[in-house]
Amino acid sequence: MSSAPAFKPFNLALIQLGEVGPDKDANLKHAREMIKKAASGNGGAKPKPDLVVLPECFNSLYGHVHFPVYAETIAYTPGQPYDVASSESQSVKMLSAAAKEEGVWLIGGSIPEREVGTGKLYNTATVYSPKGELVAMHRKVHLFDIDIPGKIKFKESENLSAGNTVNQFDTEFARIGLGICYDVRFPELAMTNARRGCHMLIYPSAFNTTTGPLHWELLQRARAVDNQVYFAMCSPARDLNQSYHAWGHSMVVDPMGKVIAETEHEEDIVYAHIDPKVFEEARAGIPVTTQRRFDVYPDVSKGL
Ligand SMILES: NC(=O)CCC(=O)C(=O)O
Repeated sequence: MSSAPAFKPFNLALIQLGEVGPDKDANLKHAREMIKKAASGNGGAKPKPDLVVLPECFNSLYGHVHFPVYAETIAYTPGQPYDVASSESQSVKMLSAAAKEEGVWLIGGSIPEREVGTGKLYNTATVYSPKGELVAMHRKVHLFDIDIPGKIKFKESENLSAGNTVNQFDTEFARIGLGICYDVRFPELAMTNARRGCHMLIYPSAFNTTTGPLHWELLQRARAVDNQVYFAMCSPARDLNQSYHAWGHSMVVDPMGKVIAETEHEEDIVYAHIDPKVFEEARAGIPVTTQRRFDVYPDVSKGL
């Protein structure tokens, strides 16, 4: 893997998107408007962000029965140039145009994706440069299959396949690692991206209202502290008219584990300034990155 770019200060905006309903065109239109609003720093009230993020499943209802209905074909091969103009995905076209027109890096949340050839479905995040190029993709590696009796039962694996790669991308200000929601529960994924030189890990997400109050903040602060990286998760707003109730609380955590930005559960945009000094001071003051004992336990991030 090439060496990471120098970590420079940058501004981040997480769009806690509301109004996600059954009409995909309406969802895309609203997401486009919110990208514009975020990229303008709420019309100049906040510094213009360098990187804007949408939540998990931003163009469709969230639930295994919906994935086949909303799935789009992307046909992206990592490392190969991608011709957005000939893409079959209307979401990719919108996101690419939005990144270019607003002049921002954009993590386009995630969408249900149908793989060419196999027809397999994935929960997939795509990333765009300010030129509108599709530069990275992450297929959710750990599918959200849980059953908490009387509370929540969810089985993404009914319709989705799991991704099998660890993904990150480079900007002119940082190397950013990707995950999607339930991926946060697996420290190995975050650890692998951190060992690959990521300065920040960002997960489009949609936690639920049972586990959210207990685990949403805890897991992000844990992943931030054990890897000494910035960590952010971007949720949809809560909509009690839909079957899935998102926890909301989109959040940014610094490498010391401090929550530096957060919102409640309504539609909102969370802004944060990402300062490399905090990252450098955390690593200098608590030097775990140089104190690991791979003579005692294996380095699980090796070999990928
Ligand atoms: N969309 C998801 O992966 C939800 C994960 C979640 O709520 C959890 O508790 O984990």
